[in-house]
Amino acid sequence: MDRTSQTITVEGLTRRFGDFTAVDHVDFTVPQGQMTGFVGGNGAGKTTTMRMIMGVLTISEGRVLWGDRPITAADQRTIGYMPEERGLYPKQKVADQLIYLGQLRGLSARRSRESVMTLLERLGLGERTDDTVESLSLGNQQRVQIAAALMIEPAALILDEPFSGLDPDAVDSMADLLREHTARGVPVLFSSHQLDLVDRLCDQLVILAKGTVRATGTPTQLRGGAPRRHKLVAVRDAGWVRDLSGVTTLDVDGPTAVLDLTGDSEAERQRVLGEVLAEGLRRGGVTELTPIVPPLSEVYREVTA
Ligand SMILES: Nc1ncnc2c1ncn2[C@@H]1O[C@H](COP(=O)(O)OP(=O)(O)OP(=O)(O)O)[C@@H](O)[C@H]1O
Repeated sequence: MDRTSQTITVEGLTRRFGDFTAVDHVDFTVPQGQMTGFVGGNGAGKTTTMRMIMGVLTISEGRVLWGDRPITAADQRTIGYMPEERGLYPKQKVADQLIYLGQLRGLSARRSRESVMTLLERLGLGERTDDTVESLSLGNQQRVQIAAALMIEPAALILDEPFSGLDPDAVDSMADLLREHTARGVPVLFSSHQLDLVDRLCDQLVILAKGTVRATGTPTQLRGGAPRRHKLVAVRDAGWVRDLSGVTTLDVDGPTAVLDLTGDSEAERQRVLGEVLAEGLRRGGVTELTPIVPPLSEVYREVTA
């Protein structure tokens, strides 16, 4: 089976259920070697979009490209997919089940066993390989699902809420594993409601609301480039910042001030920042002048409002 990675492109992707349009002319790209976070509220259309990419749901309109041509069922079989409906057999043993899945997806019995044992070890389940799935906690069942998606040396990864229910250690192991895949050129698309996590992990974001794409870009691009807001801590009272031009003072509390740089260009804002620093030094000293990075949740609320 050819497991060569390709960029996944979604063009005008649309899905209607009767009169209701769940996904409405959605366009985005999942580039090779990058993690793309797919973000949106409940019912935004993330699962429906992923199902169409994977061919488990028919497309009403639009198309999915694998590289520069329409994706085929053979391409989809090379993709590691973690569906929303998790679908493990509760009464079967963890390792047996995964080894069988690996064989179904084209691995030899030996290769499948090796891959499963390595992954389970990495995911902290090395001691639980002979336990039944139903005897595991929900978070550990989730880890088994992750192993199922990763075990085939996938050419791409489409993961529906892979981080939900994982403890911080498992999130880190999972993130490390995903980065190993992006490092070998695999495109990764994962949906999540955890914006702090998406911010930390992904190279680009696609924000969906009511079936339409509201914004795409890197976390920095979505924040509108370098932060305009800065925190100043002076040695003495910082009330003087109110008199500076090119700055809106949002708050002053003794020596601490929060200010917004109003200049149109990055160069202009940098110039004003230099002036703030110079003035602060002239007035007795500055102990801190640092950008305030807005949380991604603020950007998310703005674009989905
Ligand atoms: N088979 C179906 N028949 C009718 N409506 C459906 C069907 N599948 C999904 N929908 C509707 O399409 C919309 C998008 O659902 P989808 O599951 O794709 O959202 P989501 O972004 O994954 O949400 P969540 O974060 O809650 O999982 C919802 O309003 C949902 O009720």
